[in-house]
Parts: sequence; C-alpha cells; structure tokens
Amino acid sequence: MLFAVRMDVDIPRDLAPDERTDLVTREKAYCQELQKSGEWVHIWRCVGQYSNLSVFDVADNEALHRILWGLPLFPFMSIEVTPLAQHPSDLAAGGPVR
Ligand SMILES: O=C(O)CC1=CCC(=O)O1
Repeated sequence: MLFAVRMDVDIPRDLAPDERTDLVTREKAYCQELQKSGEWVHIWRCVGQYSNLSVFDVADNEALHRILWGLPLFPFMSIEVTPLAQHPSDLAAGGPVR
C-alpha cells in the first residue's frame, strides 16, 4: 500500500544542541534503513520549510503507523497521511482502473 506522508518538524529552540544533533542523526539513520528496505520510497524537502513529503510502500496501515511512531523526531512532528490509489490517467500504471 502506498501512502504520501507530509512531516512538519518543529524542534523546540531551547533543546540542548547535543540532544538536537543526536535526534537528527538517529532520524537520518532510521530513514536510510527504511529506504534500503524499500518501505520509504521517496523523501523530498518542501522548499523553504522544515518539512518533507515522503512516499511509503508498506504492507498495511499498522506497518505505516509503526514506522511513523518509531521516528526519533516523532514527538516534534505534525504528520499528515494520505493513502494513495492508482490514477486512471497514469500511463505508467498500465491496467484499466475506473
Ligand atoms: O528533515 C526532515 O524533514 C525530517 C526527517 C525525516 C527523515 C529524515 O531523515 O529527516
């Protein structure tokens, strides 16, 4: 199942610099492991914002929930999830969808 996920990050300005660095480092490692496993398909920076737009390909809602819940930056994020379906005009998708 494909999901588009927008993550808006808001780390408190008074968080200790070491803690901030640790969080961001762990977030990057977590993200890159999931890219290697094929579950985190895309991550794009939203221009001019501390936000990303990502695409996940996961087994089900619970799998996505576990992944998002496990994000080191989860406590400092607002997350919007959009389930995706094939568009009938998508040439790349091939088959007939109505
Ligand atoms: O910087 C961000 O948008 C937050 C984030 C999610 C995965 C990652 O590596 O950073």
